[in-house]
Amino acid sequence: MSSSTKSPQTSLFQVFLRLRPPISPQPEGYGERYLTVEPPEVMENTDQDGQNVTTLHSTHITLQPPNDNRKRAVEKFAFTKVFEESASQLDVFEDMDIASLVNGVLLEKRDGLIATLGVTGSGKSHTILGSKSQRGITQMALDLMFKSIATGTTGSDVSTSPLLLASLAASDPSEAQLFSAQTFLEAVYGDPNSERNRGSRAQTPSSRSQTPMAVWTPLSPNILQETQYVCPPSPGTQAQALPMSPGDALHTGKEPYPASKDRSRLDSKDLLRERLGRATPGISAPFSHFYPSVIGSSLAKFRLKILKEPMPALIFPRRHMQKPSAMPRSPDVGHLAVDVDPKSEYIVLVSMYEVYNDRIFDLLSPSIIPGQGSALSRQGGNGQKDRRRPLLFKPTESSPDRKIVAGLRKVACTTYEEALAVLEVGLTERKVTGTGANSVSSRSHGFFCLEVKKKTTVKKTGEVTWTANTLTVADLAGSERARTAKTAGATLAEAGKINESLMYLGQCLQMQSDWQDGNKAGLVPFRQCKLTELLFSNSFPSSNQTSPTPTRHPQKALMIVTADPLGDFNATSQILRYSALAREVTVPRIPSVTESILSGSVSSGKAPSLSGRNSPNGVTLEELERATDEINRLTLENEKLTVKIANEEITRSELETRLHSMEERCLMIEQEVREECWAEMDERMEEERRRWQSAWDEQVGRNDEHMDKKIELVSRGFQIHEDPEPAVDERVADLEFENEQLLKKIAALERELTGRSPTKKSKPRNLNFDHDPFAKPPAIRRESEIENALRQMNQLKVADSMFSPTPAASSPGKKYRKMATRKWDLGPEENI
Ligand SMILES: Nc1ncnc2c1ncn2[C@@H]1O[C@H](COP(=O)(O)OP(=O)(O)OP(=O)(O)O)[C@@H](O)[C@H]1O
Repeated sequence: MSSSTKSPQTSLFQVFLRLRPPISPQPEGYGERYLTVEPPEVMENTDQDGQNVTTLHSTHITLQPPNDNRKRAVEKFAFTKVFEESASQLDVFEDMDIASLVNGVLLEKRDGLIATLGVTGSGKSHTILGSKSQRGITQMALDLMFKSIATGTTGSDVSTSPLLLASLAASDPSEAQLFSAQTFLEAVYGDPNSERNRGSRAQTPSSRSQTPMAVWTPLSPNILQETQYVCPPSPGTQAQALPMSPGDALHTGKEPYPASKDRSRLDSKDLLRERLGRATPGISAPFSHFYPSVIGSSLAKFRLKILKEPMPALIFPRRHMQKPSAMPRSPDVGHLAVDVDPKSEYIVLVSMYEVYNDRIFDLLSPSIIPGQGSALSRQGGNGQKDRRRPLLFKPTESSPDRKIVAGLRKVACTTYEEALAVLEVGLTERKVTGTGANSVSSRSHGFFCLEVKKKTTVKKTGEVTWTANTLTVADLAGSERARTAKTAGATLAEAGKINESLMYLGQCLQMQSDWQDGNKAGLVPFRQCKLTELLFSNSFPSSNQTSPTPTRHPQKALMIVTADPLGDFNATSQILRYSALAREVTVPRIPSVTESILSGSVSSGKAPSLSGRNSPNGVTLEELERATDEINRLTLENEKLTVKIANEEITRSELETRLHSMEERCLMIEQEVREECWAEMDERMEEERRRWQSAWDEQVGRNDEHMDKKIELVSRGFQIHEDPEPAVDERVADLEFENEQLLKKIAALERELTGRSPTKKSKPRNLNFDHDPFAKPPAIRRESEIENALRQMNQLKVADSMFSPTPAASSPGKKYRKMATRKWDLGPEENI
């Protein structure tokens, strides 16, 4: 098996294994110990001064499968170092050489990454965040960082004045929102009398992440959000909101209050006056001395603008402060120190985020806004909707060669206590829940970023530059089996996402393990999920780097694999398989038949006679030797096949796990697709409904309009138009014309009458009435004939309207009365 002491340059992660001591009460599934630590090996290393150092460390473990019916092989794994159950938090911190990571961040322009990996409940959070009585790696690294900065630098104390924040914001490539720790913490803990925030991980008695709290003077919450400085964007940066706290005045160099005045006794009006006083055009006055010396000429272009509106960005559910005595101070790292650049000034920015369901959320932004629900409902992912917006992990304009989480909140801390308090705020926002395997189980991968900004000033020009390097500590959620963890619903879905991301992480680590085995280097498939992207993206030299001397080194990364030697064998062996730097499979040697025979003969003192040609059973010695050789060959072959079967068995179980997680993924995708389809269908239905509604409304409107028009037309038709009285001549001409027509019709009627009575042939009558159109015809003799004629004429009166000349036929411009026939009807009969 290849050694685990491969140089860090060729491996993405140095991998350490930490074994968890048994805890009581023991969860279900506990059995016999299956993990053995191999005796320590002598390791040759070089220390910081280049001297060869020999250390004695365990690096290998053996996994003995439990005695069940499945014949599984014994596996041996190699790690950079193995920490046994007795290892303390300080042992882990020192032996992992976290100090060198801190040194890289402070001095070497190298990012550091510490991540944990393990089955749920195996001690990841305990190692990273500590417990009520013990500090974790994060707190110890922070302590070491602040102590080294404080003792290693001779420059003046860097404090978080608004202008300093403006300067930091201008140089920050991550589109972050910057706050001073004072402002941020006052917004969170400002009201000490508020109701205790229950349900948070850090404050529940069962919490293992009870990080210590800082002490500061509480202020009225109202005053906290009154003032905000806006720094206009410089090319490549975004506008930054720079809140300023009352405490900022303490750091400006010019104390606006008498030194004797106790700030804790200032009332809110004093503080408001202080801020508003600085908000006036004379604002630059107290800070003017900063421009040449501290901030530099490049900052002069920033105009500070006061917004008197309340600042919505810092609305937080109020938290209760813990007593200073609750802070664990051990283990102490005072004996450790790392080098810093004595001429530079440093400031630490703390930011935190979690990867939940493959999305990145800021932990320093509250997921629940006060008055909109309790923090309790966030736990377990069920209940109230998370109001935070997912963030992007991307290269930015000012950082094209390196991916960063954009838009995070970053809190500038000047003391260790401030940083711890900020850490505590983020931990209360992190998603945790109780499962069958762990009472406080992380449901997300937590990332805690300690970004060290180093300021260097060019003496001649006074120009200020900030460089930044980050130590990221990642507390990953543990892999879990639904049966053991007894999860269901949303918690099961979370577990599916966790297992899926860990599977991808496993694939990436497997690639590293293959490199260690000398296999051809393949590409690390780290773009498959957010977790692996975050962990591996900055592990490689940047391909964008145009300069021949790269300014940024690839990150140095350490992985702590935690394991419970008495816990779930299958889950643990799987994690060890893909995280170990090397692996060897052995099959326990079963004594062969020959060996048994021979050993049996030897023990019974009946060894075959070497001198004689025949054995006691009558078999010749040659035959026996040939049989022995054959048996040995077959035994060897058998052993090879057993190893092969064992390997196949491992592959099968891996594939089974992968299949299981794929099935879970399919289910989740199906669920998502179903939800999307429903949402889309709802949307379409709504759209269709709106379309129909608007078409209907339009139709109704059109109908109304049409009806209105009709009514108008009808009402217009009923209007009685009084035609102007025609002139007498015109009237006479009309009447003559009508008379003529009538005479023609009478003649026609008479002809018809005569035609109807073939026996009576009437004589042609004299129809010459020209001289008197109204005179009675003399030819009519009989009464009945006259009556008939009159009746016919009456009929003709009605038909007359049909023959009345059209306006076109008559003189143009002449108007006719619409109801003219009536007039005729009503006329006296003699006029006809
Ligand atoms: N080295 C240790 N010494 C003492 N107690 C430990 C140790 N490691 C873990 N524990 C305890 O075991 C319990 C589970 O540990 P922890 O919560 O750290 O597990 P985890 O791996 O983070 O689980 P999850 O993935 O579900 O969050 C805690 O009560 C913790 O205090």
